[in-house]
Amino acid sequence: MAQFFKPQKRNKSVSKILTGQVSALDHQARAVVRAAVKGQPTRFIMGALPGEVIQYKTAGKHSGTLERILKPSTERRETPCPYYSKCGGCDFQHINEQKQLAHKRQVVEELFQKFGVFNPETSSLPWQEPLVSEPTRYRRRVRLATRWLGKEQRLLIGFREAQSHNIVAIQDCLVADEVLLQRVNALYPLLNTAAVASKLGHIEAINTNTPIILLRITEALPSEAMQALQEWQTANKTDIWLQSEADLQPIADATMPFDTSIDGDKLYFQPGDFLQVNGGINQRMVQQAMDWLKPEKTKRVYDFFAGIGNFSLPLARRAKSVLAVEGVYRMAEQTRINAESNSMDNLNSLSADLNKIAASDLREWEEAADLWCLDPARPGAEGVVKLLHKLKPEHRPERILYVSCAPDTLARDLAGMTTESKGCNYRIIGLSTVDMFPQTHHIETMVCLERVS
Ligand SMILES: C[S@@+](CC[C@H](N)C(=O)[O-])C[C@H]1O[C@@H](n2cnc3c(N)ncnc32)[C@H](O)[C@@H]1O
Ligand code: SF4
Repeated sequence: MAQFFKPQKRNKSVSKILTGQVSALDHQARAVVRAAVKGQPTRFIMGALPGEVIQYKTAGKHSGTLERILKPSTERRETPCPYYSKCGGCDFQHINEQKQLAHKRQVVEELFQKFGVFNPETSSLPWQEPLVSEPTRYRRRVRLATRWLGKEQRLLIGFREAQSHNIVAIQDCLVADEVLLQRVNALYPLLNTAAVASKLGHIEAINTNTPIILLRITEALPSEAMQALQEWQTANKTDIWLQSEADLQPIADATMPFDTSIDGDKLYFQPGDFLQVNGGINQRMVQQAMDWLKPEKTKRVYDFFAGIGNFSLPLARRAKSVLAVEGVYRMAEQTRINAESNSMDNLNSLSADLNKIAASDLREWEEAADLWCLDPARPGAEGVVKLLHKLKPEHRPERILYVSCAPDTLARDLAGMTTESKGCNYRIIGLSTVDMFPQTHHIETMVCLERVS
């Protein structure tokens, strides 16, 4: 019998304006709101604080947007950035920096408890002082969205609104190095023509040893525009790079930019490579990693999720040998080049997917390493934890340093390493939050583990 397709009736939820009190913040700094109206689900809403009574507009099953604060918290402050209410770049400016850090520490502690990493009734965590950043002007890299408004013949440059494709036009950003927006604003007249702007994707501005502007383009730019960009570059001492689908090149002769490691070594990178956003905090984080991991001249080290060698080079300066493992081939190659250009012969670099890494992949290099450094992206290091379980106990590292940018996956991974019943028995000997992203909900944490048996 013929089957006819019948579209299912959609249960379209209509937005309502409700009132409720915030009971807590979740690990993304969203307010947990239990509605005053019976039968309404708990909702997660950005911008409100515990204890506040708010009016909010429901969205989807469990979300909502803040409409009005009826009873503000005493912890609320005036937000320093004028774009804050619209810009999606920061979401945590409405409390001061100490309270932001206290919240972040509490989130980590709650997640550790939830995943069974520790039990507050029988143990405590060895918290150390957080690494505290400058609250503003800490970003050395920003990514700006662009849109050519054809009718108005005007290019819009700014950050995206939270959960939206709309762009908030900005002249300055309080968390960015002043140089970044200054250079973009100075370049604006050259970009603000239909011939250039209609071919423009996003813009990245970076400042390490020299300012860089990367223009993401969808088509080649006209030759007159290229000429004008080259003249601007010389006059403004700012390197311009163009990135298309297939290519990434400076528009004229440019030296490779570099970051400087704690030992003064140069870590060269291309604008598309991973670079820790907060340069000042990065230096302190790498120093703390060395202090905790203790890479002495007898130790062999694996640096997993190595990027361009931010931890690998300082490790190699101190240890017997280092194997850096990175998923992106280009960056793994950059680590090799960085080792060579800093005259290091004890740092090897391998490109591999650490979700699928097997003990045999590493055996080609060395049987085992004494120390591991892990600095994964947000999905965490589940593959590496699995690898740890597969290794014979005598081949497991004596110490592991885990740098995390996502406390939920950190807690999950630590649970797999600290629980004797799961076959791995490490204990936490150092723990601190790292203020990599002030004014935002993002949580960076460092943990040092030591093998117990
Ligand atoms: C947070 S960054 C850290 C990079 C470097 N440690 C640093 O401090 O600059 C995480 C790195 O992990 C790499 N990565 C992500 N997933 C990976 C995977 N499955 N296998 C290997 N590397 C991966 C990314 O390319 C990125 O370079
Ligand atoms: S990202 Fe910059 S412009 Fe946006 S809210 Fe934060 S400080 Fe303001």
